[in-house]
Amino acid sequence: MTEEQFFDRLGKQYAQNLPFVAYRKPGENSGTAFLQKSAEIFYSEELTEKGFVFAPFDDKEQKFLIPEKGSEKIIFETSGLTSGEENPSVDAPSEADNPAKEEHVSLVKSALEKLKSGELEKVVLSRKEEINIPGVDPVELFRRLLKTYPAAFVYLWYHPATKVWLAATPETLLKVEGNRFKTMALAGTQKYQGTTEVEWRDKEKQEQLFVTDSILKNLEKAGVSTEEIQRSEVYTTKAGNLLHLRTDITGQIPSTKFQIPNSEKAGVNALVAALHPTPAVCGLPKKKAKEFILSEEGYDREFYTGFLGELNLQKNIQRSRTRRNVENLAYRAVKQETALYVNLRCMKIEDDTVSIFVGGGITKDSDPVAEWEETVNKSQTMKKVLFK
Ligand SMILES: C=C(O[C@@H]1C=C(C(=O)O)C=C[C@H]1O)C(=O)O
Repeated sequence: MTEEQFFDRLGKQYAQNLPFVAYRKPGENSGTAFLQKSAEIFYSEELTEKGFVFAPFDDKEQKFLIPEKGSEKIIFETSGLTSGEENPSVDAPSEADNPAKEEHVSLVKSALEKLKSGELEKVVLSRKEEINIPGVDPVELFRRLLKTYPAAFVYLWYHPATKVWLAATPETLLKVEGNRFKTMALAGTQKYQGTTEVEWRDKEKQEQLFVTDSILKNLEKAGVSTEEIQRSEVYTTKAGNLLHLRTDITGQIPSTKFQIPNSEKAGVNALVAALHPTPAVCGLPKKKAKEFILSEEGYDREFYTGFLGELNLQKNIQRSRTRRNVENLAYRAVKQETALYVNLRCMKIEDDTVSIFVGGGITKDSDPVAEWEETVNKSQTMKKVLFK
């Protein structure tokens, strides 16, 4: 299938209101699409199904699934992508006299009271920016995202029940391959200004350390032994026009019974329950931060800061064809793979309304106006493909 045929195929599926997802993993030259043949709604209950999962921030809400079985699967090349049609030319909305700024600043101030009193250690506060773009074309935006952000996880999801979502996210929630898993602690933000050799203030270092420590503690509580966990040094990573601090965490899923004490969860489901939502998108203590977010943010995050990605897909691994392997017919090993990402730097499209979702981690040392500016900077990731 050529590039044009592929994007046309997505456009047709969308025009027929049929669910689909198309995505490309960070740094890869090809992507995958799953196209449902009916508009039926499928949910993932225990994260044991095979397919693509799309889960909201609030883990009490349903997780959508496009099952692998029964869906059309397409592999598409992304290395030589060309720009398609121009979107209708739209000017970026003016930042002057923005009532959203006052609202966000006062939200951050109200959190600061709780952070200074010690009731909260960290809370991630966000907002939604709505822009009217008549004739906006999700498939064309997807093509631009693929081209603009080769190092991100880029996807286009559509379901009549959730509407269109797109993102170019830098954050992995969980990768599982065989019995190995990977995750990351990503937090702290500054603008990229031509170099990744930058200084970080204590505020950002602290904020990121909260995330690393909490992930390690929660993995341990979920039954992963600390001896099985490796963590990298903290390093600076680039995501679009931004820099973040990052620690990579890898480990082994225990071969013995692995489940959260006093819960039915096991395997991928137990690891996700231990991780999501991490303090990179929620806060500390988790329960109190989540309560604050749900009651004070004043809008519904829906799938922003939720997670999404491949669930339990079979991966064929081509081993070298040594004579012995060929004789044993063992040169093709089959592994199950899960690759879940945090839904950041994302937008939702419903008719002509585009909603961009952006947030940032607040600690007792946060400056409310700087936090607003950080959300403005983060909104550029999506605006870059929306506006000329
Ligand atoms: C919440 C967002 O990003 C998260 C928050 C960050 C921060 O507070 O510095 C950095 C990366 C992400 O973990 C977002 O992009 O909306």
